[in-house]
Amino acid sequence: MTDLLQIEHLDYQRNYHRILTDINLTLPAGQIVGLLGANGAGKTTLMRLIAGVAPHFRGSITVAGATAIAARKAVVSYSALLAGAPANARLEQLALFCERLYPDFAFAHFQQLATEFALDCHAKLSTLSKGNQRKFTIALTLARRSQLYLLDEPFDGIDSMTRKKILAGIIQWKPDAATMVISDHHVGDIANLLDSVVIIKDQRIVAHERADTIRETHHQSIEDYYEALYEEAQS
Ligand SMILES: Nc1ncnc2c1ncn2[C@@H]1O[C@H](COP(=O)(O)OP(=O)(O)OP(=O)(O)O)[C@@H](O)[C@H]1O
Repeated sequence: MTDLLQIEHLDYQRNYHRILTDINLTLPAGQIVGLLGANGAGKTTLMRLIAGVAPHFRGSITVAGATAIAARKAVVSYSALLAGAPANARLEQLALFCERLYPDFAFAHFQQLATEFALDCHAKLSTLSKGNQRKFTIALTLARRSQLYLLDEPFDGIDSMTRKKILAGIIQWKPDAATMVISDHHVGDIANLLDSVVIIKDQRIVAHERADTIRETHHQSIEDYYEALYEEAQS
């Protein structure tokens, strides 16, 4: 299996505060990976680093052979793409902006997703509910034909029916060779989708395990495995 993401000896600090320590992680192409951890564990920070949004780290990050920040940005679709977007812009304008910014952005695909999520593309961003903003973010993120998708708590605020619909659709929308990393505090909701989980705690990756192994060898659900491991690491 080809490796898509390789992180070696990654250390990161902000304002003299150590956030990630000696992160080593290899992810193959074509997988759906759960990035799990308590509040403040470092999940968002790790995604920002992989996506090239956070510079000035130690170690190396390679995505599909790309190590330079600009080259990584070209192959990673990260769900924080609405950060700094003008609140009075209409959804369609923002999608057109993304189309200009990202050569791999498929506008027709965005429109399909927006229709699926019942989004009104003529609405202004500021008028969207929290859940609908999340849906818009997911539609923009998945509209890129990228090699690596990073979805940071994508379902926060989305009603359970829509959440199920999106989860069922993710397998269908994800290009086969692409890898998708999803962080979510509701582990049970995404468990069935995952090929593997990466658990992060106290600045470090404390486990990286295949979902099959958790179920068949550890005889645990992903949720139980995660909670047990977290408590174990706590004591
Ligand atoms: N600019 C900053 N300066 C100092 N510390 C920071 C800064 N930004 C984040 N941190 C710290 O980095 C740690 C990791 O934060 P991060 O947002 O990555 O965690 P997370 O796992 O995504 O949390 P959550 O699940 O609550 O979203 C936290 O302890 C946070 O306080």
